[in-house]
Amino acid sequence: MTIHIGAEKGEIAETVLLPGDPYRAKWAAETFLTDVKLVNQVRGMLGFTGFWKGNRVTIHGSGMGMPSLSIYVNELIRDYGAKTLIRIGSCGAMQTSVAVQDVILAMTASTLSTPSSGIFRELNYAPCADWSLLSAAAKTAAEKGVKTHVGGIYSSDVFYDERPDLNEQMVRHGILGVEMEAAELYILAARHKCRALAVLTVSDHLLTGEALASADRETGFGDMVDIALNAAFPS
Ligand SMILES: O=P(O)(O)O[C@H]1O[C@H](CO)[C@@H](O)[C@H]1O
Ligand SMILES: O=c1cc[nH]c(=O)[nH]1
Repeated sequence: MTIHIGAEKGEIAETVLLPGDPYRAKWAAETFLTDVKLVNQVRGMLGFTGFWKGNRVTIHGSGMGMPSLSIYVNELIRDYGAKTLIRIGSCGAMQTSVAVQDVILAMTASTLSTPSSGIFRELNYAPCADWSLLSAAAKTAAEKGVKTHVGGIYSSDVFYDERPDLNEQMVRHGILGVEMEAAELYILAARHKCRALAVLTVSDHLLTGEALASADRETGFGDMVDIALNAAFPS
């Protein structure tokens, strides 16, 4: 057990899928895994361990924002030995070529800052995805016929943004979408020699104001989970 995770040693798999929302962790575990066991519920942050096609997987909420994700990912890696960490999140689209319900594979994650910014001091470190996971996810998405974009995203510290000028520059420079966790996940994975990827479903569009209807969310999020599992365990 750690301060924030109630699982016993050995109850967390080496491969962990990380949705921001603990209830998405519950839904994904119940939908995709067999022999599912609830392994954490400290502070209501749900974690489940089960099997996908014979492979042991944990699906654990990260909470919203990089400080929250940092707590869980530090403990998952340092105390439980997690090696492959894949965020399965929602995001807002920032390009007209990206539509609601499309999937984004985050090759890089730009930020203003992360919980790790202090250690980098003047260095603008470029957080990036693990190539083996990214290429396997792109292959699976293509095979499934899911409309998928691979490129840079923005990991923001705020959901209610007050910097339209910054958004304008990101749109201009091809940033595909915005979410709130991937950059710190990539940095922690790099620091601890783990593999990480963020697979994101577009839930809303910053340029058009369009948003995913709740009835459409389950299947859209299902594609994302399937892509993440296939990337972790390519056949
Ligand atoms: O749907 P999740 O995975 O929580 O991701 C996105 O949704 C939350 C904001 O509503 C932030 O955590 C953001 O990154
Ligand atoms: O962080 C997020 C997630 C979804 N949509 C947004 O606009 N921002």
